[in-house]
Amino acid sequence: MTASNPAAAEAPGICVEGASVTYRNGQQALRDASFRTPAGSITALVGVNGSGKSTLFKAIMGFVKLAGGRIAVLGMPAREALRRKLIAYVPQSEDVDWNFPVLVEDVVMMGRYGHMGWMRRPGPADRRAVDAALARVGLEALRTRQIGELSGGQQKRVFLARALAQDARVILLDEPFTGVDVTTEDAIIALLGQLRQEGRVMLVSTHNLGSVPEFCDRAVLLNRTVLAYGRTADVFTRANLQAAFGGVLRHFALSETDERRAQAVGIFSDDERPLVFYGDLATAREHRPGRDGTEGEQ
Ligand SMILES: Nc1ncnc2c1ncn2[C@@H]1O[C@H](COP(=O)(O)OP(=O)(O)OP(=O)(O)O)[C@@H](O)[C@H]1O
Repeated sequence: MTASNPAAAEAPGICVEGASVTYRNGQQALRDASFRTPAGSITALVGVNGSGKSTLFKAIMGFVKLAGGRIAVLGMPAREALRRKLIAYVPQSEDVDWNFPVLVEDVVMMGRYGHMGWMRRPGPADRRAVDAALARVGLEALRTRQIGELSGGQQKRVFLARALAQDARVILLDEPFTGVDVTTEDAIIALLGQLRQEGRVMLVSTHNLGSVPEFCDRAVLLNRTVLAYGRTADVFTRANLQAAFGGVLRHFALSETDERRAQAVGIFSDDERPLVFYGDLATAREHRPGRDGTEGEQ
């Protein structure tokens, strides 16, 4: 597979060049991984379990050291962007200790720490930023609840609010839709769309293949290295997905009486929401034939 248009003329978002990570036990989790995304974009990070998605996030966040290669963010070394609080990480639920007694508004205020002095005493600007962030994710009513008492979807939104309070320009989301109902997923997708309009850069790891063409303008296919990256329409092809997932994906060819259709329709599923192909085109939900009584876009 080859990389499609690497968006050379656009303002830089995330640029990963030949990145390799080896854990202390000798496990090489990433090998010579390269891709780039522009500012004002949402990129899906897609691959099987253990393909290195979380490791890539950790490498961007400086939690693990690169054994080789470089990572630049917004045209500067990732370390510099981290120092300037330009990058935020929305973790997987399993990575958080939900028994820790902390209020929703306190978690969101953590996003302001980098903007405060060493005493970490919040000022009016910090409180305004927290209020605005909670309003944006629709959690004002729950601000004084213990975070452990929230549902999975609400917890995800708290961490997204923390990233917004930080005013991060680059937001890394580690499986934000796991355990989240469709309404909440749609709300998160709508918010990510607004953030893209503001020129922010999102990298979203997900197993919800069916949602990717709907809200991600770019995609990176990972399996210890980058197999393909670029615009979603170019990357999300049957051949690329088959190469990235091998036998892991559930792949159904629908049998219909109409023979032309039977060959044309295929479903790839790695998780809850399947990806549907019509011909060689991976479809977004709103473009599927029949939704609006038309034949849809082919
Ligand atoms: N702290 C660690 N020490 C040693 N090996 C690790 C460590 N963390 C991850 N690995 C290994 O590195 C590889 C990549 O793991 P990683 O968690 O990045 O994958 P992933 O794509 O995020 O997986 P998933 O979809 O299951 O979340 C796996 O083989 C994993 O076992």
